[in-house]
Amino acid sequence: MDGLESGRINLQGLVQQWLNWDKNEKTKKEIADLAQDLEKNGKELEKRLLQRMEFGTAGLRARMGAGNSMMNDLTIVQTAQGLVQFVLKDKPEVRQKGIVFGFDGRYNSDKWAKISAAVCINEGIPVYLFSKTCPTPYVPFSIKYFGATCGVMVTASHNPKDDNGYKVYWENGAQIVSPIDKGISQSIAENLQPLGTSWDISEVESSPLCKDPYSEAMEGYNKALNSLCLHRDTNGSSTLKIVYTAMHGVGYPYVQEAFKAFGLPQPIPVDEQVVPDPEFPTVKYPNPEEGKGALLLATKKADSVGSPVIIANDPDADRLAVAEKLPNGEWKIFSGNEIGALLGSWLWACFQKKNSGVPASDVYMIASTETLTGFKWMGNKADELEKKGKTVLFAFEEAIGFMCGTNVLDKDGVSAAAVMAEFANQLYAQNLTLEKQLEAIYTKYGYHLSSNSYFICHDPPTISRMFDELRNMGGQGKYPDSCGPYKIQSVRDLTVGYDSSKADKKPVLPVSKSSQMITFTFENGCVATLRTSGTEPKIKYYTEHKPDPSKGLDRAGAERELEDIVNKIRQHFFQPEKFGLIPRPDA
Ligand SMILES: O=P([O-])(O)O[C@H]1O[C@H](COP(=O)(O)O)[C@@H](O)[C@H](O)[C@H]1O
Ligand SMILES: [Mg+2]
Repeated sequence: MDGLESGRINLQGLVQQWLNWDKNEKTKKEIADLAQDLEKNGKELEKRLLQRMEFGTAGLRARMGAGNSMMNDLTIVQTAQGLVQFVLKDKPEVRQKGIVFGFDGRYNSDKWAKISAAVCINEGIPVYLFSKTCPTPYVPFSIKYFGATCGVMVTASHNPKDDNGYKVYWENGAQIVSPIDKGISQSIAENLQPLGTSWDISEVESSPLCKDPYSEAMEGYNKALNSLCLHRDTNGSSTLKIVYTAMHGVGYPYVQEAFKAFGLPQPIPVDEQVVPDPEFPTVKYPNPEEGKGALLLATKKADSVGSPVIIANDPDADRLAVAEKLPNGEWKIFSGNEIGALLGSWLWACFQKKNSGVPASDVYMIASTETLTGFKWMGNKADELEKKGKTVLFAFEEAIGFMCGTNVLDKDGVSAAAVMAEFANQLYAQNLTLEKQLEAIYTKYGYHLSSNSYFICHDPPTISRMFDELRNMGGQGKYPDSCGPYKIQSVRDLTVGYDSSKADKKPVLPVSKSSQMITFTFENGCVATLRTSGTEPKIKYYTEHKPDPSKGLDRAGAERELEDIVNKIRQHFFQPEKFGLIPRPDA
């Protein structure tokens, strides 16, 4: 029997298994229809059935549809069964402590949180199942607050409306990393056969094992916010108008409560975008990271009410975007790195005021250059430091993720919104602005310029070819030693575990074979990283360049040089025409 033939039999077996197992008529029909014409749809069926979703940067995340590689009722039943069996073995105390389940406003999120809860209840495990949509950070908060064993948030954050996802948090309140994620995946593979009882969600909420954590979590969360609020005395008399958008997601009622907890006047909502809507009707991408397009309605609203500051959450309210009206009337949308610098310096200044005796060496801020990409790494790093008695003030990443304090061991757009509002208030009361404050930070610490973007590619083998070519661009088995006229000093490849700058050629950060990530350090000091996204079909790049006046490079010169380097990287390293990569669309 040739490979093709055996592949087909395998595929037919998988189709049959799907049809036997799936109880959702819609997704079952999807596979049945495709299977009508195996010649025509073989490739599509292989894509859907041969592979399962894997835990990436932020849990499972995929398109909703029929098949093992997609988010649907059956894969959720299987995931929950695997998770529950793993937890029962690894943490038998879960029978007393329970599991937290939250969900966003996307299609199916509510149902999939309930299916997961049903799988727990059937095993006698108590659940804290939110009765309403909640921000992602409420799940990690609730795990610690109620002393639960773990938690799940059903969300695909800011992804396109056809996607959904499953974020898993462990008992420390941080997202799972290896080896737990591997253990859960293994357990899912061992518990694929859906139990008849796993599909029935009719009695979940009336079960004595099911508790709605909504009110208590809300109260506990806002009490805990106290530790981040410094100016309640003056917040109430603030005259600064702040416009807020939830990007059709879950954030608004929670941000309102957080502002109350800070004693701040309420933000002015972008009415069309503050109620959860799975269609995300007013934006092309519900991603405040995409800049002007995503914030169009917010800037309109702010212009009409005379507000100089906009605060935005992504749809699951773990990210924060900030924009400010410049004196020339244009809106500046701050990058994640800029917001990171602003919030970091603010939290540090506040901390010093409150804790004059604590040595700076015991106080930490975390950025994703010290860990692999993803808040799951930073959340666990923060936990590790706290367990050593250190204070973790702040963690942030370029992708507009901010963790102020450690009430939540993940990025939290709700607390960050309140902290940012208090901070902006203080600045405006002194006739300052966020932009002016950022300039002051640059003057003190030096300019850090960056230019980040991505290409879209839907075909993982093409992405592998692109990266492999890059690994051999300087000759067989050799990385390139330049990009256009720019000489490369060192290369770090975290996919294969190589760092030319280290004596033993081993990188300090862990190797992650399942994702691509190469960092080039140029002789002129510019650093560029190319990596595959773990949540979207994107190849991202990040660059940073610092002007060095001693080398005659002022800010404008460094800006020009960075732009040129980025163009060369796009052209020579990505080779978009050759690999059919799609440039970032206009938002
Ligand atoms: O999407 P969210 O808000 O859940 O955020 C998640 O995905 C982001 C993008 O990851 P990637 O570059 O691999 O796509 C990460 O930066 C973030 O830490 C993670 O929590
Ligand atoms: Mg998010």
